[in-house]
Amino acid sequence: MTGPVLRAERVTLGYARRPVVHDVSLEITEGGVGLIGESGSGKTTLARAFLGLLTPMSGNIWYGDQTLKKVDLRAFRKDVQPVFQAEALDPRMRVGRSIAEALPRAERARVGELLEQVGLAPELADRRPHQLSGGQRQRVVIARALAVGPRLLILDEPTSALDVTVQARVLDLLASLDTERLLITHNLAVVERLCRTSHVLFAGRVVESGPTAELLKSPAHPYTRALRDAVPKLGGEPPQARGRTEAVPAATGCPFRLRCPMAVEKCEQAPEPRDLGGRQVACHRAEDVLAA
Ligand SMILES: Nc1ncnc2c1ncn2[C@@H]1O[C@H](COP(=O)(O)OP(=O)(O)OP(=O)(O)O)[C@@H](O)[C@H]1O
Repeated sequence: MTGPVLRAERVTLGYARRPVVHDVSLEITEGGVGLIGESGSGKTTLARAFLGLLTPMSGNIWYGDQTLKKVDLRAFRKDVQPVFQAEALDPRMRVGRSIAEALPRAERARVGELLEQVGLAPELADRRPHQLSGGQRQRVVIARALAVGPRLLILDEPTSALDVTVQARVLDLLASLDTERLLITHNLAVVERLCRTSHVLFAGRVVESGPTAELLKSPAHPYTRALRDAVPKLGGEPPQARGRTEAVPAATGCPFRLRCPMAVEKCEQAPEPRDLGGRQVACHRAEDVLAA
């Protein structure tokens, strides 16, 4: 297979016919792809669609040159693996067995090798999840995902339950793997470390996409800027509250306009995404944001 492993083409997703992700197009390219956004912005919903667990209301998810509706699911499940929260490990099962269950029968002896690959001693295979630290449990989850030799990992907040130093070590591990990755997080430091490209979601819409380093250095959408500025800095000033703080997106026009400190009358018309020096931005005032 050449080209991106997975690609969303104008995908709208929802629950009980109520759309929560609107008309999203993005592909999972090399170097890691991040999906950033606050709680409820639709990140997990999009990840579920990429895993084939949620069928689009409209649009398609492409796996190579086939849509997920037509795909050979066995090959797909081997190629695309989720990395879920460590809490989802079966608490009664020894972790070695959890990993072995993901392996083909003839390869079950590889449990120790997989544990070593994620930086754990093979002897830990006999422990149950509660006998491991949070960071060790997360490594077990990663070992389990790697068992089938996937091309792509879909990681949903893989380190959010870990303390900062453990988080850094798990991020190092993820960065050292040569699998492609789609990473969902509200933590900008995590995408900065693991994703060459990022997409910022607000209320189910991609508002800005582009190289992660550029997005964080000079955001072109006021929402990306608000996310970046909200990162608390140790010993620094608390983040400034900018604009209003309604949680609910505007029903018409730009969805961010009720919270946007730069909103003008024009924002009552929904902005189309446009190319701005290699990134896509859905904001009428992107040039002003960049200049600010
Ligand atoms: N099973 C469901 N049934 C109905 N609505 C749902 C369901 N799952 C999610 N939603 C709604 O879809 C929207 C997007 O949720 P989603 O979980 O994708 O957001 P998220 O960005 O991953 O948030 P978080 O960071 O809190 O996990 C939210 O409004 C949520 O309430």
